[in-house]
This record gives sequence, C-alpha cells and structure tokens, in this order.
Amino acid sequence: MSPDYDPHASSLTGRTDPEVLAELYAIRGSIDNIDASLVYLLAERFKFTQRVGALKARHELPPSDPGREAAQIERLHRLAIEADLEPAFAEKFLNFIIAEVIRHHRALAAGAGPEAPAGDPAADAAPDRTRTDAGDDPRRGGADA
Ligand SMILES: C=C(O[C@@H]1C=C(C(=O)O)C=C[C@H]1O)C(=O)O
Repeated sequence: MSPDYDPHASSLTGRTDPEVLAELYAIRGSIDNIDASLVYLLAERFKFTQRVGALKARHELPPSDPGREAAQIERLHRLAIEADLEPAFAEKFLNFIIAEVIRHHRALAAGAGPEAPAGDPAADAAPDRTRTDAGDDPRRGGADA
C-alpha cells in the first residue's frame, strides 16, 4: 500500500457510530483490494495491447479493428449478464479502454510512444467511443483507421 494512503480516510468520522464505521472500513478493505487488482490487470492489458500496437505499426495495419471490437462487445455483453453486471456499463467500460488503446496505436504508427499528448491531431481524429447513449452504436463508431 502507498505510504501516504489512509484506508480510513472519510468524511464520516466523528458523526458516525464507531461500530458502523468499523464495518464500513472492513468492507472498504475489500474494495481497496479490488481497485488495486484492477490497476494491475489494466497495466497488464495495456502491456499486451502495446505489443499489438507495435506489431500493427511494423506491418502497417490499421490501429483499430472494428470487427474484433464488435465480437468483444457482444461477448462482454453476455458475460456481464451472467455476472449480474449491467451490460451497458460493461460495454461503456470496454469502449473507454479500447479508445485509449487506439490512441496509443495511432501514436505508435506515427512513430511516437504511448505518452503522446491527448490533444494531438491523430487522437483528435479518433471516434468518441465513450458515448453509448441511444442511437450511438459503438460497433459502428467510425473506427475507421
Ligand atoms: C488490441 C487491438 O487493437 C484495438 C484495441 C482493442 C482492444 O483494446 O481490445 C481491440 C481491437 C482494436 O481496435 C487489437 O486489434 O487486438
């Protein structure tokens, strides 16, 4: 755990029954563990997608692959229902991650590292994959590159 992280940081201390607080902290301990796992999982996922990006750049393949994304979204939708997670949220989350991956791939294709500023023209040309409101089909998000 980071040395400056206080797992008991809260705006509720002083006005909440100590027993309730103790239970809250216990539950939050698990939430903290899950958040840490998510960070490590995401870091691992980005390591792999960077390898895909380097491969694509080397072989002049397009940064995005809408066919692959459509299959992933459909699969995630099914998994979310099985897991009792709201499918729209799962879809939004995956689209958010994929948008970032595509931004990295565009940067790699342009010869830059993944840290290219978000405001660069290549990134600006990316479709907004974070919108999942009605009428916005992420599978047809203009992922054209
Ligand atoms: C990682 C890839 O590149 C892009 C990002 C994807 C992802 O983050 O899962 C999926 C498809 C591509 O649009 C890939 O083509 O596999």
